[in-house]
Amino acid sequence: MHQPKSYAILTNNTSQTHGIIDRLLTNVPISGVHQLQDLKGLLFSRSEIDRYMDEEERHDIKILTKETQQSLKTMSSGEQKKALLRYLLQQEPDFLVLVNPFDNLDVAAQAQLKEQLCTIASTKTVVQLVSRLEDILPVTTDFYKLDGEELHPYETAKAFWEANEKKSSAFNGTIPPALQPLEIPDMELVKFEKVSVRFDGRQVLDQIDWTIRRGEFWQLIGPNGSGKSTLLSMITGDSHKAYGQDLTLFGQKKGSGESVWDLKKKIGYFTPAVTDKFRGYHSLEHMVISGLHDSIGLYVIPTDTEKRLAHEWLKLLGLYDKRANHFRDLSPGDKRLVMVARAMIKHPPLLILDEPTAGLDDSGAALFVDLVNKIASESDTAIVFVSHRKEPGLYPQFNYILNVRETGSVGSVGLS
Ligand SMILES: Nc1ncnc2c1ncn2[C@@H]1O[C@H](COP(=O)(O)OP(=O)(O)OP(=O)(O)O)[C@@H](O)[C@H]1O
Repeated sequence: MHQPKSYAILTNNTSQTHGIIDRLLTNVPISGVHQLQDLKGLLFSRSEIDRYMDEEERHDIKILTKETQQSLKTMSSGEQKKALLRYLLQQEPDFLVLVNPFDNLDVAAQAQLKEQLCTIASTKTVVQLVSRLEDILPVTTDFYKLDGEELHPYETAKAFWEANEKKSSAFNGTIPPALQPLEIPDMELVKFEKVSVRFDGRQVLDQIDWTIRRGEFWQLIGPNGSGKSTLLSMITGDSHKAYGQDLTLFGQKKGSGESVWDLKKKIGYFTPAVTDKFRGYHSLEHMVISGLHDSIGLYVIPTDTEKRLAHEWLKLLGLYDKRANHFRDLSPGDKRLVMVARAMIKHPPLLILDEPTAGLDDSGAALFVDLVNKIASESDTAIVFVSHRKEPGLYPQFNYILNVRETGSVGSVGLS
C-alpha cells in the first residue's frame, strides 16, 4: 500500500508555531506540504487538552471523557492524551497535526504512544511539530525546521540530522547569595511517613516514606498517574489529602496550625504553566525581584539592594542587557531561566521544579539543566526535579521512584 508522507517540523524558541498550525488546519498552502490541501486535519496538542478541559468544566459536559466518570482535570497527562487521541480518531481525520506529543509522558507511555502514532502514520499523514530531536517519529519522510515564521525544508534526512546537532552552553559566574543568609534548619525539610492517598475509593499512593534533607538534590520519577503531582501538592499545601497524614514539613507536623502561606514562603516552585499563564507587563528585573515578595510580578517599589541582586542574577543568565524588557516578550527558554532566578533569589530551603523542561527545545533544556546543576552545587537549597525524561546532563544525588501497583504506588529510593 502507498505509505502517506510523514512530516517533521523541528521548532525552537523563535518558532511561530501557532501560525503554521493555523495554516495547516485551515488548508492555507504551505510550500512543500501541498498534499494536505482540501483535507481535514485535527490537532493533537496540550492546548487542545486545555481547551476541552475548559469546555467540559464550563458547560458541565463530557466530550473527551464520555467513557469515564472521571473529569479531564483530575486525569494524569497520559490519561488525558489517550482520551484526546481516541476522540480525534473517532472523527476520522485525513491528517493529524501533533505538537510535542511526548511531553509530560513517562518512558512507557512515550513508547506506547510512539508505536500507536507510527501505526496511524502508516495510513494517515501526520505532521509533527517537535522541539526535541529524539521525539521525531522513525517513519518521518520529510524534514523541516521552523525559524520564526520561515519553514526551511531539508533535501534529505541526513542533511537534517547533520544540521541540527545539539548545542549547549554554560553559565559564567556563581549563584548570587541571598540578601539575608537564610535560616535553613539543619534537619529534615520534608518527611512522609507511611502516607497513603485514595481518590474516589481508588488507592493512588501506598505507604510513602520519603525524607528530603537540607541541600539534597532529588529527581522524582514515576509513570503517568503514579501520584507525583499528588505528592508535590501535599508538600506545597495545595492538597487537603495531606491532613491527618504523618507528614512533617519544615519541622512542623501537618495540621498543627501552620498556614499555607507560611509554607509557601519556604518553597520556591516552578512549573511551566505558571509562566505560560502569566500575562502582566513586568520587566525582567521586576520579575526576578518579585521572588523576594512571594508574588509573580512586582507590585511594590524595589529597593536599590533588591535591584542590585536582581542584576547579579540577570548577569549570570546573560540577560542583563534585557533587564528593562517585558518578561512576556522573552523566548520560552529565557522565561524559564528568569522564573528559576525568581524562585531562587531568596534561597528558599526547598525548590520544586515540576516538569520544568517540558516543551523546550534541546538547547533550551540543556541550558535549564545547567542552571539547576549549578544551583544544586552552589547553594544549600534542596531541589526536587520532576521529569519523565531522563534529562541528559542532569545530576541529581537521589531518585525517588514511584512504582505503580494495584494497591497504589509504592516509593523507593535510588542513587543516581
Ligand atoms: N482530585 C482527584 N480526583 C480523582 N482522581 C484524582 C485526583 N487527583 C489525581 N487523581 C488521580 O490520581 C492518580 C495520580 O495522579 P497524579 O496527577 O498525582 O499523577 P502524576 O504522577 O503526577 O501524573 P502525570 O505524570 O501524568 O502528571 C491519577 O490516576 C489521577 O487520575
